[in-house]
Amino acid sequence: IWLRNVGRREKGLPPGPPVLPLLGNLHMLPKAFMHYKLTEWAATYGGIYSLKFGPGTVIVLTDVAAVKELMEKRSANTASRPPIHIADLVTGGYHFALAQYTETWKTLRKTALTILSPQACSRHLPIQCAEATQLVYDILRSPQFFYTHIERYSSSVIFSVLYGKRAPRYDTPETTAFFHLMREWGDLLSPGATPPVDIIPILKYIPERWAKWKQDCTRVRSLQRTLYFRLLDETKQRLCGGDENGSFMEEVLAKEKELGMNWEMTAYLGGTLIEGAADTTAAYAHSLILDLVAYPDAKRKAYEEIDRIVGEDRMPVLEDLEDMPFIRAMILEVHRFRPIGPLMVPHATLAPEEYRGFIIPKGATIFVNLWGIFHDPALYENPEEFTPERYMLTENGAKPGIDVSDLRPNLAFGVGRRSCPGIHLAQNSINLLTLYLLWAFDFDTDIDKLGNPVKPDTFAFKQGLGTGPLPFQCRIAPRTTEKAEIIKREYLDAGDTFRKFEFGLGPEDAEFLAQSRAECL
Ligand code: HEM
Repeated sequence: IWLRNVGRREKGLPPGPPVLPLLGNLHMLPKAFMHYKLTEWAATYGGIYSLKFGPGTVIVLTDVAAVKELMEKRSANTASRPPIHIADLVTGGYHFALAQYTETWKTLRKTALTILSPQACSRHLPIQCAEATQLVYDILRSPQFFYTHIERYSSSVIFSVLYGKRAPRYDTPETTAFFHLMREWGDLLSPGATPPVDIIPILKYIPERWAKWKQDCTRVRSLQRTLYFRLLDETKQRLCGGDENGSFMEEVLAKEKELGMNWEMTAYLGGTLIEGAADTTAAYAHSLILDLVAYPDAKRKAYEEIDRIVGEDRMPVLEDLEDMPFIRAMILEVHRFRPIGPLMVPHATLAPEEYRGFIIPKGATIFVNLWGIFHDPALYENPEEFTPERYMLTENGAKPGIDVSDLRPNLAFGVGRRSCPGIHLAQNSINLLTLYLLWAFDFDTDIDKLGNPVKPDTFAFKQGLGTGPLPFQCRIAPRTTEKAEIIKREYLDAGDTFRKFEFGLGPEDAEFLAQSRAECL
């Protein structure tokens, strides 16, 4: 009798596409880029509709008023995550971006918010500036590797801020280990990589020797624990030796008991924050460059503004942004045009909710369809165009004259109790990278063998919950020779800031630093 009802849309649920017995809508879902399909359905079924994933219910929100009401005002009830057995198997429930609404999540979140406050993040600005300086210097030396130079920047910043230990090269062992584990972890979490254990729970009990996916989980678990525990252990040893350098994890270790943390939780807090920070920050910078190449008009306006405010004789500083309305608008447009989390991270309800006459059951998964909101022609003029000016016309970038009081400017960072705790750290990196890259380089379309410009593909993005441009080619050159000289000088000066983050480096890293600094003299 129970099976007969599996897949059916229960009475009271919001409408949605027709279902099949047992499967519900599962057979209609694409394996990749689900946000395009969910946006297409929003045009037919409205800003709030439902899907059936076997016995489970999924609610898709593409209506900003519904997002505000359900995800912000009723956040206490929508702050959980759907159960992901694979994540629990790998992380033991300690991955706080994926954890359900448990006491462990509350403790991890409270600790993260303590260390990631705006004041605490401002203490880390010097290392972010120094790392951004190395980034522009790296690009100056080898522009063809700009994509990985940016990945090095984002991982090195978060390693420095969390553990007080930087990664001068993309091949620094910690960076290599991190990107290797992220690839394996990402593969494991991608749809279809493992049997549907969350829909058919009996599959959990297959013994490991017959279930390759369980062996994969064990391997990823070991990769995570090796890196996250080692980084924390090094921090602890430094703390014990009296060599503190003001990193976040020192603070957590010093107050572990008071914060209600234990060793494993602290290690995973660090790990989750590296995971949350590294790919997202890099994806923003990759997107920015892609947009500059694809939309030369916007690029020219940004150059005109930065040249007028900063000029030729110095590198930009964060405060310059206050006088740059176009570049501020451009940053918001990069998030809108290609959001890094097009469906955010799915939420789940803790108790039934009633909204607009619909029932949203306990345990329902909620997707906030950020892509659909940001590309809604009712909200934005020509949403498929990259037009920073829209954010100069109205605060939220929406069409003038329509009511957008429910549209929050920071929507790209999530909503309610699960919104991004790293927003202040991220914002500082985003602002710095935008200023430094615009000031330093001209980004242009690549040229093919016949000498024709190669139009960049602004849809060639990675699959997954968190996305970002796939590696792409473009031509990058310093905007003037004077600027190239200033970059070298600033890189040498940044050595003072770097010094306290450069302990315990391997011989290859030490040689790289010595050589790259010598080249600036
Ligand atoms: C471009 C930069 C970033 C963007 C666009 C971004 C976006 C997001 C989004 C959309 C969510 C999901 C929110 C929700 O479920 O409602 C999220 C969650 C999260 N982010 Fe970020 N993020 C960025 C940078 C960072 C950084 C720098 C860190 C760490 C320092 C970080 C750590 C996290 C964590 C731990 C969560 C999970 C929070 C929870 O489940 O309670 N993020 N982020």
